[in-house]
Amino acid sequence: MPLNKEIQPGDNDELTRERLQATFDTQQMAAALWGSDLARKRRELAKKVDKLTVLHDSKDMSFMTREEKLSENARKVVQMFAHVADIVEDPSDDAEMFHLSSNAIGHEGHPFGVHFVMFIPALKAQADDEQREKWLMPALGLQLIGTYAQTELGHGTNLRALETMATFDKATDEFVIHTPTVTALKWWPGSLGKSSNHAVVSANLIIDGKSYGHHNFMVQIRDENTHKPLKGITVGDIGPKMAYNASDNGFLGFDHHRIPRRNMLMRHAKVDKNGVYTKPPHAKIGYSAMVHVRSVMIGHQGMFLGSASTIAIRYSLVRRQGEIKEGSGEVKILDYQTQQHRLFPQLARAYVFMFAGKEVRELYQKVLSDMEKGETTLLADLHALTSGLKSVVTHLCVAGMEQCRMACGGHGYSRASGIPEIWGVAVGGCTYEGENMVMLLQLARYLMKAVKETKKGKSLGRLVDYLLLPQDRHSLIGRVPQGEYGPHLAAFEHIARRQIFKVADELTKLQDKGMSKEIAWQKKAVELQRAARLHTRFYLAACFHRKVQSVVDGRIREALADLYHLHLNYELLDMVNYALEDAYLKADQVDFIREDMYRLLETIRPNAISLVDAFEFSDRELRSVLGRRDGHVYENLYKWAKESELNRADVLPYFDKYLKPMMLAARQRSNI
Ligand SMILES: CCCCC/C=C\C/C=C\C/C=C\C/C=C\C/C=C\CC/C=C/C(=O)SCCNC(=O)CCNC(=O)[C@H](O)C(C)(C)COP(=O)(O)OP(=O)(O)OC[C@H]1O[C@@H](n2cnc3c(N)ncnc32)[C@H](O)[C@@H]1OP(=O)(O)O
Ligand SMILES: Cc1cc2nc3c(=O)[nH]c(=O)nc-3n(C[C@H](O)[C@H](O)[C@H](O)COP(=O)(O)OP(=O)(O)OC[C@H]3O[C@@H](n4cnc5c(N)ncnc54)[C@H](O)[C@@H]3O)c2cc1C
Repeated sequence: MPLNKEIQPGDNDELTRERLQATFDTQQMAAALWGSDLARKRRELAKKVDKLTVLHDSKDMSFMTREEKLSENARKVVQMFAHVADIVEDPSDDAEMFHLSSNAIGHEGHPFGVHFVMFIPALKAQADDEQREKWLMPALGLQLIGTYAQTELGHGTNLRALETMATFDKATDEFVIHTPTVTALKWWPGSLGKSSNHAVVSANLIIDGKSYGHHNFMVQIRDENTHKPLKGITVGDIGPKMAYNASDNGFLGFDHHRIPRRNMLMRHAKVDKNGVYTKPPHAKIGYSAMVHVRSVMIGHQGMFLGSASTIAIRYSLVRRQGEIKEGSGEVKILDYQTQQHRLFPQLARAYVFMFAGKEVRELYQKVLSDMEKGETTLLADLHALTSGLKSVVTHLCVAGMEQCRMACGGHGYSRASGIPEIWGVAVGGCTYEGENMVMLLQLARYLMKAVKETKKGKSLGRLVDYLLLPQDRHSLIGRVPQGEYGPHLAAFEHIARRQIFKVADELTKLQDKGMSKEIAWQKKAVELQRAARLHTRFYLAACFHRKVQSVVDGRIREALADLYHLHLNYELLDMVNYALEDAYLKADQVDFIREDMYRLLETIRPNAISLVDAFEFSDRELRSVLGRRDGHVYENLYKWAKESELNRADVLPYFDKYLKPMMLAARQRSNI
């Protein structure tokens, strides 16, 4: 039995030969990536979806209008829930459900796009027991469709400036929800425009003329039967986007719309019938749905990059172009060092982002169960970690996916490659759930606080313990026996620590000169976000290290270690300027890192296809002609192109309408 379990009869011979070179069992690697239980569930789930034709795309989404896309994905999501009990083992398991949705529906969106990701998590974390009974149960039972309406046309990042008002009317025991200006219109919420009938709405709580800041309210927006907007509510779709166009991201306005007082989510903050307000145990506890999405995004973005890497690496083993040795025939493009250097670091990133995604979800679950008991100590750590990871991971993912697209040459630009859509969805992640730069600055705030604690000899939290350690002056890279990578990881730590202390000192100096804290912060904002990035990249490298150490199987550990070492070298070179600034690294050490990276590209090359096969993305999930498991790319590209709506007739009406008259007139003029 070959170690690569993706080999099947009828596959492209080239890919089979590549797969036979695997040094590890791909199913065991899948278990390392997903966890053994989820890996098994994914495999079984994909087989079941294959058999259920009602869950299959009726045609390629690239050839559909937006309305067709919305309708197609509404059809599939309904079928998916109708069959869910036969397909998944545990419908309450988000990870399993995400894989089902990924196989059956894809990533362009669907009517429940925000329902499961934000609406339900907001209810779980912020609704009290009675409210959970009233809304959470029906929401889980699909009796209603919800979204999360926070962002406004004029305000997204700065939540303190949100304008939507929720004014308490003691006489009727109601809140009056109102949109005072055009900039106060809710704008962007997923599935709001045409699909949802309920929304968790962020609005300023006003009692007796006093504002208590924004809180979350449950608002029914459409009639349950007619689906018409309720009186006092204006709602619609915001129009086409870069990608994600099967989602009806929407706008929403309120004209003195009344809701019962008990529609404010009251697990933590409360308003009683006399208008007495009770503060939550933590000012930002109402932000929990955002933290939830940030935590799930890390692993999902890793999967997006993993998908793009799979497509580009498989295609690079089918595509032949040019010769390395004259006369010996065209080579597979993956045999070029430049192609390996373009793709393998992206593959390594996809692996580590998935590992980090798992770690961060574990921390999220811990904080969630603490919050249930009113305990919020770890909230700040989780906020800092998710803010940094969300920003760095989305940024590196889209940069990496762009490399994957370019590595596929012209065919990468075609929607047949599948990369444009996943790229478009992934790049949205740089903006939603907190614009990346803003979130990096949130982490920087935490790091600056951590420096203050360090100066008192204390640590602010486990994630910043390393700030207490002394700085080494010189790196040991290349000065220790070959194969030891401890000094590489130490270099990440050194670079991060140095930048964090450097910017902290600079802030102090500016303030010592009389500058206000806020202006000093502005003067150093770019350096601060750099500190946040370097801290996060150190976290990622350390996470990769922890993962490799934890693997028991020798063959898996060895293959993962190759990726890890490549990651260390590649990422260090990407930020080498920081290590050169204080002569921590010398030129010969940088050369050493480069040479070792080139060596690793060659080491990884025979395992390349098996490393992407180990993700076990089904063809249905990848939705890519270039990334097909069987490697039969060309005949299927031709088949795909023939599906284009432009090929429905040899001559399209615009020819007779515009081009023919123009050419006839031109001919007549030339005959005169
Ligand atoms: C069918 C079944 C399917 C199942 C599917 C399962 C899963 C799918 C999951 C994902 C899908 C994958 C692909 C998706 C594709 C498409 C997209 C799908 C969904 C996207 C949905 C998107 C939703 C949104 O975007 S919702 C809107 C998000 N908005 C934001 O993020 C706004 C950003 N702004 C802020 O967060 C804040 O304003 C701010 C910048 C943090 C500042 O807040 P502010 O109140 O002004 O505080 P400050 O004064 O700055 O800080 C005070 C103090 O508080 C601390 N702080 C801030 N926030 C938090 C927090 N969250 N927790 C803890 N502490 C916090 C801050 O650090 C500061 O602390 P200090 O004083 O000690 O320094
Ligand atoms: C695909 C998608 C799905 C979405 N889904 C939802 C949803 O379901 N529900 C919902 O409520 N919202 C949703 N959003 C909205 C999203 O959360 C916001 O777009 C996001 O929070 C960024 O806010 P903004 O658009 O106001 O950007 P802005 O804040 O206007 O950012 C513009 C620029 O200003 C900079 N900037 C802003 N503030 C600062 C600062 N303090 N310091 C330094 N620079 C700053 C940013 O870095 C950025 O470069 C979605 C958005 C997208 C793209």
